[in-house]
Amino acid sequence: MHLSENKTKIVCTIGPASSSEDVLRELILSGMNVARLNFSHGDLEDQRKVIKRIRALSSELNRVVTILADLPGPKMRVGSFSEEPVFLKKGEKVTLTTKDVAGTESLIPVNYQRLSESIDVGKPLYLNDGFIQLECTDIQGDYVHCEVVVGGPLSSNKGLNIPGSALFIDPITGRDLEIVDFALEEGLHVFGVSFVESGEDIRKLRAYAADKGKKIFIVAKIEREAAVRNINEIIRESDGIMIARGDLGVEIPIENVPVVQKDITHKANLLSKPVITATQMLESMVENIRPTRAEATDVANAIIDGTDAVMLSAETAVGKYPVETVKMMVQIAISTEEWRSKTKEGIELMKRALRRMHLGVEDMISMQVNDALQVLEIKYVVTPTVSGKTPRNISRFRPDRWILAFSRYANTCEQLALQYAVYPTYVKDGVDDWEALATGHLKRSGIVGTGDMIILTQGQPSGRGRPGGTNLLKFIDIE
Ligand SMILES: Nc1ncnc2c1ncn2[C@@H]1O[C@H](COP(=O)(O)OP(=O)(O)OP(=O)(O)O)[C@@H](O)[C@H]1O
Ligand SMILES: CC(=O)C(=O)O
Ligand SMILES: [K+]
Ligand SMILES: [Mg+2]
Repeated sequence: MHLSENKTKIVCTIGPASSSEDVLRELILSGMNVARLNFSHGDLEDQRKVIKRIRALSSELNRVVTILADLPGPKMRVGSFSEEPVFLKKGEKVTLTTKDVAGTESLIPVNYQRLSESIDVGKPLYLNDGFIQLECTDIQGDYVHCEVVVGGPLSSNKGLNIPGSALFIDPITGRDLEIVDFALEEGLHVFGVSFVESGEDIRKLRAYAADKGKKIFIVAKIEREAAVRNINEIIRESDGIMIARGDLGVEIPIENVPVVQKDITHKANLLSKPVITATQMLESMVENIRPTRAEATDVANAIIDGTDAVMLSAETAVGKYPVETVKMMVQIAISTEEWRSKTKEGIELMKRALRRMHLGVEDMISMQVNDALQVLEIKYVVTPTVSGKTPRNISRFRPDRWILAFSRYANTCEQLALQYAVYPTYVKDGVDDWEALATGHLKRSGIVGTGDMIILTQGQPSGRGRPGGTNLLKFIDIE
């Protein structure tokens, strides 16, 4: 068993800077738990190779590495430039077109056919996560003329946002479904859904996979205003949440991003759904070996607010220092978690918030485990699990002890790699005595010895003959 020093999970976007076997190996050894493949970039054959490489390394290094397939969704993007980057200058004229042309600094192709209908004269448009701002001055057929309000460098395939506009596109596109087909064939089961608007989008994707006999884990990416508005329903319908601050910071006023992030994190925590905080976390490390103070603080605050995972995007996909960035993230997580362990920040808050909700037996079990961790010298919490629900429920208190989740379902193990403080172990064979299995495993791994205490959660079948959920706690003294 390899229990890292940090319990916050690390998601890395894989791209040209990180898709080689050597870099992938270093990323895994440095602490990457989840590899995000952004299907907006690279072709399927390239992605297939990366999937193979990650799988091979995961088994060679004996580490769970989950692959998150991030679907493109209806993201508007610019096309290709004949020479790049181009530089857009403040005050200059630039035209966007849906025609298939090679881009220049005055004429930029866009992949979105109904551009002219989605924009009005006088309205702002943003390029490259909002770094560049344009204002629409005139619309003529397929040509949208603009003036550059905030200039900067622009390269191929960067995003285009028109905040608040009607888009006429379903959040789950035909292209997304093709990618889902490909991913399911490759055995992937964790999906990121971009530009979600409502719970219906999640239900649709889940039904699509179910029709093919597959049960998938859906991470709803919150990156537009409608998603923030419908957040309760979206959290209920999805398995996890990503706060996709790149697009979100353009689609809603950027000054609202910090509080929206806090609110969503808390709501997802209450329902035990894992949260990934994404984009620009250590952005300056794309170019530099050290992050800014503000970035280090952003990572720490996301952890203190209750994120399960922190994500790297360009830093690992195209940055100069992918491995160093992961190591930096790990160091910030360790320091922040140590502080949390001392201050008990969050545990009381979570208990108080939960008491205001409608609670069940499994909630009470998770509270009692966390109470016991405050009082007794307990080394680990051991949770046999089918769906992952029990370890997730315990994890939401952000304990400073590992939750060792044992499951006979390999997919559950991979899905738990996103969950704070949960270490999943796949159990191949049928089990009739979880206590013997777990204690034997921990002893052989050398992580417990005589006199150590662990907690084991168990599910006793209910009296009515139905399998019960988790309804028992056992305190075990290791002999
Ligand atoms: N597989 C890849 N191949 C080439 N470039 C990539 C790849 N993955 C990511 N990138 C680059 O890294 C940058 C940051 O990655 P990120 O995944 O945040 O993409 P994005 O285009 O901003 O869109 P999204 O909103 O889908 O995240 C992108 O702008 C892109 O240039
Ligand atoms: C990750 C992502 O899609 C975003 O930040 O917009
Ligand atoms: K995407
Ligand atoms: Mg996005």
